[in-house]
Amino acid sequence: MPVEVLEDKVILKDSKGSSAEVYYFGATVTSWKYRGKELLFLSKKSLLDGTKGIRGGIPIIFPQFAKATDSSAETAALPQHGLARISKFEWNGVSVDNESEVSVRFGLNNSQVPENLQKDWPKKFKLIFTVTLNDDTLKTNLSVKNEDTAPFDFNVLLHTYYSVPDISKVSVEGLQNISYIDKVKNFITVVDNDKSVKFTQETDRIYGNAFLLQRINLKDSVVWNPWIDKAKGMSDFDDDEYKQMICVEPGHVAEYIILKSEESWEGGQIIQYKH
Ligand SMILES: O=P(O)(O)OC[C@H]1O[C@H](O)[C@H](O)[C@@H](O)[C@@H]1O
Repeated sequence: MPVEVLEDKVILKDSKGSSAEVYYFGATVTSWKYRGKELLFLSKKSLLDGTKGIRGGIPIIFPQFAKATDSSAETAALPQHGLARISKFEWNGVSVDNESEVSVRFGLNNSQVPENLQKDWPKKFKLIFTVTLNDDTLKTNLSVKNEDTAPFDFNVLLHTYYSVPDISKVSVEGLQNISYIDKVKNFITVVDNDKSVKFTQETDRIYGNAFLLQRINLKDSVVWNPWIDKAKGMSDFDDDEYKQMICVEPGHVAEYIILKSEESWEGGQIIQYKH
């Protein structure tokens, strides 16, 4: 059976032994295993009961990344990282199920969002999140439809937490000569001349127009590791877990996307495990 539909999550299984798990809460992918090997990081302290955003996997960030810096932004009243990761999506069923690929869908519209968040961002919208598993490849695709009568602005990001055996041995390539905003150093703009990014301290950077993974319509990249002090301050993250994860997050966050009434936007990422 390639798709197991449970009370709180859906499990996708590939014929060669790969699998993925997606919670309805936030439509958060919490596990992606290549033939049994876990590739995503999920904190052992993460809550999975819908009382807090899931700490790990691939939370969907929409319609605001971080907190809006401009108090006049339409999304200014929303909490950090918006509403999608803390809303329960509906199960929209299996869309593809064949020898090589299994694909499932989750939906969220404005009326399914907790009421306080509806007030914070009173827009009519519809999200469809599609997760596709195919042996060594995971695709996550989001479509956003504006069902309101006026345009709205949004950010979007796939906050992907990768599991790594040892952060001191990790490097992220493909960001050379791209300027980034350094959130750890007061949001200064820096151009990266190094061939790869290595991790020896708290790292929190927004790269504009980077192409790191195969991505569709997501031109920015956030690279994040909380390191020691920040890890200690997070209640849903174990003190030492910063050594076992790295976030590389494709998104559209440096500017807002403006979506007109009745129009749709679509974007996503394709991650392939090199084995
Ligand atoms: O703690 P959270 O709200 O999940 O945010 C976790 C992290 O997300 C992104 O990577 C941001 O760039 C970081 O500044 C933030 O700390």
